[in-house]
Amino acid sequence: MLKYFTAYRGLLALLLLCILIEAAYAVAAPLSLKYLVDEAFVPKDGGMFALILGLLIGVGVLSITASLSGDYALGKLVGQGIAKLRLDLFERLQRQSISFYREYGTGDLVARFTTDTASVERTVGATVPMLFAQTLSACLGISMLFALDWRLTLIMLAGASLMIAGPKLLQRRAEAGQQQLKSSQERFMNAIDETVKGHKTIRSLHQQERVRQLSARLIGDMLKNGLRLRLITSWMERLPLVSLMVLNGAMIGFGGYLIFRDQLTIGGFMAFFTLFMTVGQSATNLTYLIPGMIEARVSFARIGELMAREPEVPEPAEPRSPAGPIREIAMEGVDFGYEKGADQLRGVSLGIAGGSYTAFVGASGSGKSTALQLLARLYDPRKGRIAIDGLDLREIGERNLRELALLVGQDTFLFNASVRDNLLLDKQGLSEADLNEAVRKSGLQEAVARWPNGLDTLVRQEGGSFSGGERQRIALTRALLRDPDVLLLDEVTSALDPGAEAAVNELVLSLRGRKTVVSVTHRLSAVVEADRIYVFDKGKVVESGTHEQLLVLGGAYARLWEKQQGFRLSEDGLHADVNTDWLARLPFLAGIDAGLLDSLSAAFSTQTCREGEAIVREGEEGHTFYIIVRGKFEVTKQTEDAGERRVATLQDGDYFGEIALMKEVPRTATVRAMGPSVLLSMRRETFQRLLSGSTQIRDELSRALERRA
Ligand SMILES: Nc1ncnc2c1ncn2[C@@H]1O[C@H](COP(=O)(O)OP(=O)(O)OP(=O)(O)O)[C@@H](O)[C@H]1O
Repeated sequence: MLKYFTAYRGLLALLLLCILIEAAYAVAAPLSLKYLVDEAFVPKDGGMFALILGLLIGVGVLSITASLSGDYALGKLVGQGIAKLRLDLFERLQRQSISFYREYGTGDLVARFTTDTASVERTVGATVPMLFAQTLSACLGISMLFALDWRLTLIMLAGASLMIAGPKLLQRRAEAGQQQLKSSQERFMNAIDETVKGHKTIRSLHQQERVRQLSARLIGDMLKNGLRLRLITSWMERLPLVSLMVLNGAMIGFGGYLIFRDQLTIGGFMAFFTLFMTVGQSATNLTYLIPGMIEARVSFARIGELMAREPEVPEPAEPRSPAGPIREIAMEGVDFGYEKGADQLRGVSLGIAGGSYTAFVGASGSGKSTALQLLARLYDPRKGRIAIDGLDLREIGERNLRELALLVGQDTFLFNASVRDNLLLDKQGLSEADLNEAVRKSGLQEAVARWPNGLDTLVRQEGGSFSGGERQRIALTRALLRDPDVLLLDEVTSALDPGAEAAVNELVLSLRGRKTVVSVTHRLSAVVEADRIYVFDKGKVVESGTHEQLLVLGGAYARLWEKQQGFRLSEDGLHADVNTDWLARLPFLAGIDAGLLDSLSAAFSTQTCREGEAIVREGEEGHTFYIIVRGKFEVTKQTEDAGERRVATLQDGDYFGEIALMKEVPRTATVRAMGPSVLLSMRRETFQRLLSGSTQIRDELSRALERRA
């Protein structure tokens, strides 16, 4: 990393020269005492006095000039070096793959950019030059001391070794202490970052106390680690001072002895003593620099670690690009895992015809989104390859690939700028009409009309001030404006109401022929007209074909389709119902007569919920049964070691809480909406009132439900 500073050779040479002049002056000034006392004062020689004084003033002016020039050279050298280091670090960060951002938290990265680069700046801008200057003046001083009196110098050097040995012994502990303090600071920064980003979830789940306790613990850690480090460094700083005091005493004693025996002149002793103090001061200054050097060493290592990190999805050495319109995108025998040993995709082979509308469907966690992200080359396969018209994605340059294929993911990040800037980003040459057209197509125009400043409305909190549906539409508009050949859509309608969803589905269909669209969805009604559907299960493609072909096949797709059929939902998404055929397929209602099923069907209430809302909470008494009409839910459980852990995901056509229909038992997990959702719910009292006339059915139900429990 020092190369950032040694690259400016001219400035470096000027700096070294200036330091040399200053050090020479620092040694020459005390030495002049010997000549002042022995050659001018004692013999009262005015001419010699004037000469020495003149020389001292001349060298003093030279030293001040050198000091000012040195400061200028150092400021420029460090300023330019650190600016280049920051920029390189930033660029390296931008080249990193997604897994890198999973590994490093925001607080950690921010700390490396702020405290660590500041520490490097301090070290190179102050500590290292001081280290060099002090070492130089100490070495010059020691050679002068030898010239003045070698016996006194030897005694001094023996004592000085104590000054170095003491701090050295503590250095390792200080380094470990510094590392611990930095880690605790990082953990605290990460906690602050999480609190700011997750403030809505924290509030809505009333987790303030838990977060406060966590922060208090982290602050406590910082305090403890800071105190421990302070203690070690204060010992390291005091040890040399103590040694210096002992040395002082020894030198005065032995010096006096030599003067009394006429083996040393008074001027010689005074010069020796003053020079010794200067050398001692330099040595003490050096030991003061040690804690800073240790901190810097840790910071250098932390920055070096980021600089050395190679992106997992590297840019090809000689980027190529597919020629002409896309004919086929192929995944060939692709294996992939997010972590070592994990297999999220296994032997996936599929073909996507250019200009077609292709859908990836399957249960939650089956690998659909992963496959889509590989198509966008956010990750590279562990085995196999992905190719566009035979050209491996790894051979296509990133810029080219992003222009060719664009992923609209589940999370939309918005910059703190106007909506217009968020839509256009670096896209130039688009007219207002182009912008309005894209806004209209993605269904964003209603929201734009509602916002006080239309497209110039400012996005706040990275888009947190907008609804999930608005964010999704902004992401879609962004994609339409960039007009790529391939659109990779990941659940782009999950936060939209049924009316808006139908409009987006129509838009997607209208692109067929002109664009290649690959859409991941768990809602099968959206893929009925797809040219080809790939059904994923546990990381493999288990079926493929058109909707009709897959229904005839009667496999996983057909079962998923059946599960999702039987609901009606109003356009605004506020009223839903379920038909009796669907209810009759529930294992615990099997065999119930049609009349009773009719009554049950009519007794369900529609319930809508927001993203992050917990419908049932682990440990609470349950009294309601739920069917998911639309939406996605995560099921979490508290674990002793890892806190809350996701154990399953539920989606359209899934149901939960059926035990609560028969008896009051604590919920075994928490179920939380992952986006705006619609449920049908039925309370136990309603269910039991409807079944009151059929004791036999109730008993059978009880037994069936107990078996499920
Ligand atoms: N970034 C990640 N790191 C580690 N594991 C992940 C990551 N993203 C997804 N997974 C895991 O990979 C598996 C496949 O996830 P993926 O998102 O591809 O499934 P999916 O079929 O799209 O499901 P969903 O509809 O719930 O998004 C799941 O077990 C998931 O937990």
